[in-house]
Amino acid sequence: MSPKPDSTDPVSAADKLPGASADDIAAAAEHSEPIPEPIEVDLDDDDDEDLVAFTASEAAGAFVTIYRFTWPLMRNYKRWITFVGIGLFVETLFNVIMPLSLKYLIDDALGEEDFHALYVILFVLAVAGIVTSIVAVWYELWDARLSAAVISDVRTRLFDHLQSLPASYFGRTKRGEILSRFSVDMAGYESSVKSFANSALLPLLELIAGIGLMIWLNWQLAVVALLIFPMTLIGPRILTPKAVQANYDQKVNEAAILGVVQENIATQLVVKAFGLQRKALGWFTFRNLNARRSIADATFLSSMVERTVTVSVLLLHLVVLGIGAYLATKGQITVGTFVTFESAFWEISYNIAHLMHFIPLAISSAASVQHMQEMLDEPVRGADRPGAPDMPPVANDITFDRVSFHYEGSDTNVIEHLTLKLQAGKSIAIVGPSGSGKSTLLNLILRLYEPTEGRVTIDGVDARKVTRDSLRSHMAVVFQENMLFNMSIRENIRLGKQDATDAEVEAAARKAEIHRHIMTLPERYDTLVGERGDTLSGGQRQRIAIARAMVRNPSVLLLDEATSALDQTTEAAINHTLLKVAQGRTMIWSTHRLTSVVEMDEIIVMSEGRVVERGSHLELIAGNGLYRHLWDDQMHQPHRDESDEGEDDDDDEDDDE
Ligand SMILES: Nc1ncnc2c1ncn2[C@@H]1O[C@H](COP(=O)(O)OP(=O)(O)OP(=O)(O)O)[C@@H](O)[C@H]1O
Repeated sequence: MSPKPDSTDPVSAADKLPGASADDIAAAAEHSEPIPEPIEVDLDDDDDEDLVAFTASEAAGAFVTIYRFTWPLMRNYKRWITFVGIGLFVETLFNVIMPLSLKYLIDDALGEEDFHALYVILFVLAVAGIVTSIVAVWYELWDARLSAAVISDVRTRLFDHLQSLPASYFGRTKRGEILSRFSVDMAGYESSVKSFANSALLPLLELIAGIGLMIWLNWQLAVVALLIFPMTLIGPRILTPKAVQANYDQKVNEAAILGVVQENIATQLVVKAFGLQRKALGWFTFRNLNARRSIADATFLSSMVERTVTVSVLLLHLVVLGIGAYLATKGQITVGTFVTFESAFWEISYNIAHLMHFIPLAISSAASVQHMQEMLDEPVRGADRPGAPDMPPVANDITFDRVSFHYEGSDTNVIEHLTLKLQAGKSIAIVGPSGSGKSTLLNLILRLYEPTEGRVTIDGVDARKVTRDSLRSHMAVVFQENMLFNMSIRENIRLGKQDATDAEVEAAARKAEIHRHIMTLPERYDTLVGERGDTLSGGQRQRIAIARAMVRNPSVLLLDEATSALDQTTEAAINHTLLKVAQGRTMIWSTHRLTSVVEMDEIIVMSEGRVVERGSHLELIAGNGLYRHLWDDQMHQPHRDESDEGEDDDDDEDDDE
């Protein structure tokens, strides 16, 4: 387990950071109370263990992890890989020719005063230099394209997989955790992919070529140099685990900052209304100071990993220099060989340092890959049964046949041996105390979840035996949070039926009694609704959601607390609309608000996953049971007195219709 940031001591966090501005420290110090836990955005505890398990000697594991994840995608770009490969090969070759030319320059051209040889060598070097520079520009272009394509493919793969995950995944996974795959982890992965060719592959090729050159020049001296080279790894061996831990802490602290910002954006109205800006700045500053400390540690330790290599290489160099000079003075090697050997030795040292620098990046990137892979390993929603037929429009009843259901990770049934028939063409309300299983019932009809026991049949057919898409195509849902997308009103309505004509969109809007209001907007149906429909009132948003449901002309209309968040006047107007649009279809409406359901054909009362009463409003009131109890409770509650901006328009619309 990595040490978690101390969330109770902002002052000490600030004090330990010389140079933190007075404002920063004051803002952090203002908090004598504990800092709220930020929304969790990043890694879970498992990552911690995975990371700590990495050491320098296990860096190869990081490369394998990244390779396994990336190679299947890279296979699509074989031509580009070939281009990059050619470029790297040419550059490596040049880096061998360069030191080698020194040997001939010193031994043959200068030593023998052979000017012809001198010109040839200089000419070869000039041509090689020009060709290599051109090839380098060319392969950098393909490398940039290749890494951008791979990164974009990984993003698509993640998003595509996310679309196929079952509702249960979203039920049990924090939003921040999903988002971190697309932000923090993608950034970690991106950095290693982008620099892989230049910071890992090229140094590795040059290292191999340099070793080959040294052996070719003088194998005895090469053996001495190579035998003492492992000493350069002692520093990284000691420091890499510490650097990895510091990098992990940095990630955790940065994720905490993201969580604070995310929460702050979501709660801006509360922050403004209660004047919490300074407090929020204090929370942020505390997290930011923690991050600052961990960034400093991570940066310092990472550079120390590299620095220990360069320092030990410098010392080793003195040894090689001494032996080489001794051999040259004894005439066992030429001066040219000695100088070239020196040059190759430097080249190798430089490339080892480069690789050492890349390893922490690869380790951190491998952790990101593992985190993304976890999501990709999540099983996708169950496929339709082979040969499952499409569902015809729902003409008859929806039946729950001894259905029990519990959510993943819990043994407690939230629906308990439920046997229930919902009659086709009726308007049916599902009511009951909070947590009694109303929304779960709708989820089972939609096959967002499947019963753990028993079956849900539609027109007598087990809902699991038809294709999921065809089943849902005959249904439409309006949720409490109407989930408008940041696009035009027309496009939002058309999401209900993707091939709907403009006339169908307009007809749906008329049914939802929002057409008149839309026509008063500057861009009419092309008006953008803003993020989550923020430019519209709650009632207007809900009417657009109803239009989106209506455009697909569903046989079954499901409403999940569709009007519970609205004020009473707007709720009454929308209830009226809903009862009109429900005519000729089955409407199943889960709600707390009993005033919404008095006119419904049938009311089903649930408690703890069972049906405890059913009947019309009047029958249930007379029955003196749970419904009567809930009704009396609600009637005694003070009424909210808010007004919906769209209500006048909505009422006008009612009049029109
Ligand atoms: N995704 C989920 N994972 C685990 N448990 C869940 C999940 N969704 C709901 N539950 C649990 O199932 C039970 C029934 O929830 P459900 O949302 O169906 O009740 P409800 O009657 O619609 O409640 P409310 O009126 O408050 O919306 C509750 O105890 C709830 O905590």
